[in-house]
Amino acid sequence: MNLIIVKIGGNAISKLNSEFFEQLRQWHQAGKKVLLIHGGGPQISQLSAKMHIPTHKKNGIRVTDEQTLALTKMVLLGNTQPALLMRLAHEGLAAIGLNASDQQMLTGTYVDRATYGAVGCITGVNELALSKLLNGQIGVLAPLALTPDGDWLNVNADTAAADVARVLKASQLYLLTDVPGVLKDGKVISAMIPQDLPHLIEEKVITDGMQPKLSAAVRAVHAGVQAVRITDQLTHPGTTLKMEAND
Ligand SMILES: Nc1ncnc2c1ncn2[C@@H]1O[C@H](COP(=O)(O)OP(=O)(O)O)[C@@H](O)[C@H]1O
Ligand SMILES: CC(=O)N[C@@H](CCC(=O)OP(=O)(O)O)C(=O)O
Repeated sequence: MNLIIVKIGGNAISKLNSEFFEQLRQWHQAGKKVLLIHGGGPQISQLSAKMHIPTHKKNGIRVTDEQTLALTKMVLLGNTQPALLMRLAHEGLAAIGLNASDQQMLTGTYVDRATYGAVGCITGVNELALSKLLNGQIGVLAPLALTPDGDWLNVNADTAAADVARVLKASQLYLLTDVPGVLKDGKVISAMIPQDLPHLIEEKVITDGMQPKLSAAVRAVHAGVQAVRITDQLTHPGTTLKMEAND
């Protein structure tokens, strides 16, 4: 699908500027399909703290018990997604909010139930329905999936964006975050190939949330996504991951 996917981390939502919306407008006018996948991790943690529900993360992944799952759905579908949709409307961009329960949009499976609880990865996307819905409007999709048995799963938003990009063979994937790219010695690494990742992890240059983000990005380029860009603004160069350095 001639599709551009942009993942917006929970931290990045409130920092979206006019250049971001202008870029969306240009893609839209050029006839490109655009899908935004939003996070909401910091917002989920904030509400958990307010409600005295402890947050447990393992390898950057939220351990999701029944109570945390209910709260995660509340925040993503009741807070972060409408906030983003309202912002798009304010900027005059036609958009539609989507989640796994709309026409079986995202199907998933448990990652490791004993370790993480209701955490999943995406195994299927209703491509036909999504393709139709993305005609003339920008899609805004939450990182939640449903198992074939109807269990909700919490999916890391980077993983969700990369999985959807992989399944739909999106041309470009942008992972917007709170840093200007992958940093080494305080400088942005402008270009990366998958083979660079293991030693950067080993040298502890890449840690925390950047690690699952890059692993997801590597899976996406292996599956045919032409380029994954990690940046703080759509208009900033950031770090571009491709299969080949000279590509
Ligand atoms: N080499 C690195 N370059 C940039 N950020 C890194 C690096 N290693 C670890 N990080 C951390 O990864 C974070 C981004 O990942 P994450 O917090 O999961 O973002 P988001 O919530 O936007 O998905 C950065 O804020 C930074 O703290
Ligand atoms: C399983 C898992 O960890 N899910 C994430 C989903 C939201 C997310 O990834 O949001 P950010 O991109 O803002 O971090 C979470 O519960 O925080």
